[in-house]
Amino acid sequence: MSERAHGTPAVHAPVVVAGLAIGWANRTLIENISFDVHSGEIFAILGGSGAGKSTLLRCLVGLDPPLKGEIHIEGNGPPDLEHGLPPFGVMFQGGALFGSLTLLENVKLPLEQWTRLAARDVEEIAYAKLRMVGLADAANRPPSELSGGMLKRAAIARALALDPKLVFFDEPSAGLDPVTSADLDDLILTLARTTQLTVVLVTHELESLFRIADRCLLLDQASKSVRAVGDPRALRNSADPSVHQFFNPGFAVKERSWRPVPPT
Ligand SMILES: Nc1ncnc2c1ncn2[C@@H]1O[C@H](COP(=O)(O)OP(=O)(O)OP(=O)(O)O)[C@@H](O)[C@H]1O
Repeated sequence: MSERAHGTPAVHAPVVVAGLAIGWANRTLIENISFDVHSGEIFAILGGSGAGKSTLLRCLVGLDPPLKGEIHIEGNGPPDLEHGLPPFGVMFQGGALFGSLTLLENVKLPLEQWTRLAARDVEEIAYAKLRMVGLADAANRPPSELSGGMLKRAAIARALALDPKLVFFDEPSAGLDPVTSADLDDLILTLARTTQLTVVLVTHELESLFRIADRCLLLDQASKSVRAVGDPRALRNSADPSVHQFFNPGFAVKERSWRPVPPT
C-alpha cells in the first residue's frame, strides 16, 4: 500500500522506498513496499516474527541488496557503505559495542574513523554524546559493567556521534524491562523532537509504538505485502480485521474473559 498513492508528498523525504521486494535468493518475503519517511518523524517498521522487519532495515542501510525496487536515502540512491561516510547512524539489536573498549572509546570510534578532528575535539564530542544520553559518569567503564538499558543508551550515543539527521534502530527496547524500555522511549522521543532527528526503527513492542511512533508500516508474512501504513493510533481502529487484531492483540481474550459463566 503506497502512501504516495494516497497523495503524500515525497519531495526531499529522508527515506523514499518505491516498489521494493525483499527476501533471500529464491524466497521473496515482502513485495511492493512503497513508503516515505518524513523529516523529523519517528517511523516504525512492524510485523510478526519472521515477517522481514530486520531484512527491510538491512536493505535500507545498505547491508543487503533488495530483490527489486528503489531506495533513496537523503535524496541519493541506496547507501554505498564501501565508499564514504553513510548519511545516517545505525543501532543494531545487541548494541554492538566493543567489549574491550570503554564507553567513551566506543563513541569516539566513528569520529576517529570518519573525521580529521584533533584528539581533544574527538574526546569532547564523545563526552557530549554520552552526556546527552545520561552516561557521562560511566564514560570510562567497559560495556561489561553496564545494565541493558545503559548499553542501549551508549549504542545510541555512538550512532549519533557524527550528528546524523537520520538514524535506524533495530529493536531498541528488546530485552529491557518495562520501566527501562519506557525510559529509552523517552530518550528517543526527546532526541527526535529536540534535534529534528528522523528515526526509523524496528519494534514489536506495541506500548513503545503507541508512545513514540508518528507513523508505522505493517509487514504481513502471509500475504507477502505491506498490510498498512499510517498513524498507529488510527490503525488501532482499522476496519481490516487482521490490522485491527495486530494493534489490539488482547481484544479477543478480554472479550472472552468477562463473558458471564453459564449457570450449571
Ligand atoms: N541471511 C539470511 N539468509 C536467508 N534467510 C534469512 C537470512 N536472514 C534472515 N532470513 C530469513 O528471513 C526471514 C525474515 O527474517 P527477519 O529477521 O527479517 O524477520 P523479522 O521480522 O525481523 O523477525 P523477528 O521479529 O523474529 O526478528 C526469516 O524467515 C529468516 O529466517
